[in-house]
Amino acid sequence: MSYPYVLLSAAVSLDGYLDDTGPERLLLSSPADFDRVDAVRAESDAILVGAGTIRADNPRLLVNSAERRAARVGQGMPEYPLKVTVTASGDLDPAAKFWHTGGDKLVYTTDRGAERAARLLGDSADVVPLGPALDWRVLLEHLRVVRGVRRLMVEGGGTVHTQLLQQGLADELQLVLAPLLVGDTDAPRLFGPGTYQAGRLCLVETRRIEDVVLMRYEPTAPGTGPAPVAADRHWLGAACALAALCPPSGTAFSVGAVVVAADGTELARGHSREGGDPVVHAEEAALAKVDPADPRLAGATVYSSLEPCARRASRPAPCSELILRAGVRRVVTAWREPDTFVDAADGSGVLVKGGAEVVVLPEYESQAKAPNSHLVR
Ligand SMILES: NC(=O)C1=CN([C@@H]2O[C@H](COP(=O)(O)OP(=O)(O)OC[C@H]3O[C@@H](n4cnc5c(N)ncnc54)[C@H](OP(=O)(O)O)[C@@H]3O)[C@@H](O)[C@H]2O)C=CC1
Ligand SMILES: Nc1c(N[C@@H]2O[C@H](COP(=O)(O)O)[C@@H](O)[C@H]2O)[nH]c(=O)[nH]c1=O
Repeated sequence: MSYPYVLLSAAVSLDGYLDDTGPERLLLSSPADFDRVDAVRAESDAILVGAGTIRADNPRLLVNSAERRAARVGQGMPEYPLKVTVTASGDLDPAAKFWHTGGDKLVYTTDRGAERAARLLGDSADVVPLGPALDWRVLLEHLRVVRGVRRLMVEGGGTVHTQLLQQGLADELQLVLAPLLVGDTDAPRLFGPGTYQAGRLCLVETRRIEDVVLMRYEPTAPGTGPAPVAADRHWLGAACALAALCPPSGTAFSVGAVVVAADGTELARGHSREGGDPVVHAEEAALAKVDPADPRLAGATVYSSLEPCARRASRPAPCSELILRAGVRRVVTAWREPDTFVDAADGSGVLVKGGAEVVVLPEYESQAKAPNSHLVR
């Protein structure tokens, strides 16, 4: 499964609304913040809004700066990002500015919605039906694989933002808090009711921009099954970065590991040969820092740049066993162990036999291999 990096972008009032109920779009961003949004658009391969936002705002969703457009072209990108919308009804106004400005247009819809959308839009857009219902994972994979979108900016509205965050598909949230109050319960909110990650998101930046504040967050809670969520990629990336910190060795792999509780709290991290121990493994080093009685271990995920080992000579128990003994039942890894040191090592098999879920994210394999390039092809 390969998805674009998904960035949710929105501005809200102090009382948490995306808009008021008046006919005009409520400007929550300040002029400098709209320019920042323009820069984020310019860095994106595609911009997505829900059909509700097209109906309510009649947006153009352009890169307004000529310099930024020229820079895109200079980098071999189209002048404007691809514009994408989603609809179940297919009820799209062919006169909306969305269709008549900027770059290519793409509509994801259901089998039923496709007929209406195609009839209304004619040649203005590519209409892609995704079956009886729209599955966001299928949509994201289509965008990445068929349309080559690596970076997707989602500009709302609340219905779309809510689904992407609840389904663990948002890599980042860029939220602007504007110093005004809407005070009307009929106005649209950014996030609706439903189930979100249990714990706190990770605040990665705050920035004052004139009278608004930009907050950038990353979701942190691991997935709960075989389907990876954006936070799984975030933590596996952290494990791969740790692998690069290992003291070099010609006789052992360099591996990084992070143990993360179900609510997204980092419990521990470690890397190979940490603390001067020439044989300690990353998962072993990380788990040694967690109290074995910590009840959060049962719901935790271990992220390891390399599949946990199945057998070892230098210690009585391999890491796959240590993970099972710790009570952890989910492991996310980038790279299955090659035969370099141990023939047919199958740590994943040990884990699965012990009742754990193993998720492999091959898109991180090259990053996990990089500090081991002298050991493997
Ligand atoms: N302040 C800000 O930063 C922003 C504010 N806004 C505001 O948000 C409001 C619009 O938000 P909202 O009404 O939530 O609209 P959305 O833009 O989220 O669009 C919702 C529509 O998208 C389609 N859709 C969403 N999910 C699916 C799905 N899973 N399958 C198929 N179709 C889907 C449906 O279209 P259909 O009905 O055609 O089936 C649905 O009605 C406006 O007032 C706008 O001004 C919007 C963006 C940013
Ligand atoms: N109101 C609001 C936003 N609204 C978003 O901007 C879109 C319109 O952009 P454009 O076509 O360039 O006019 C609109 O449809 C919605 O997605 N965004 C923000 O960053 N801040 C704001 O205050």
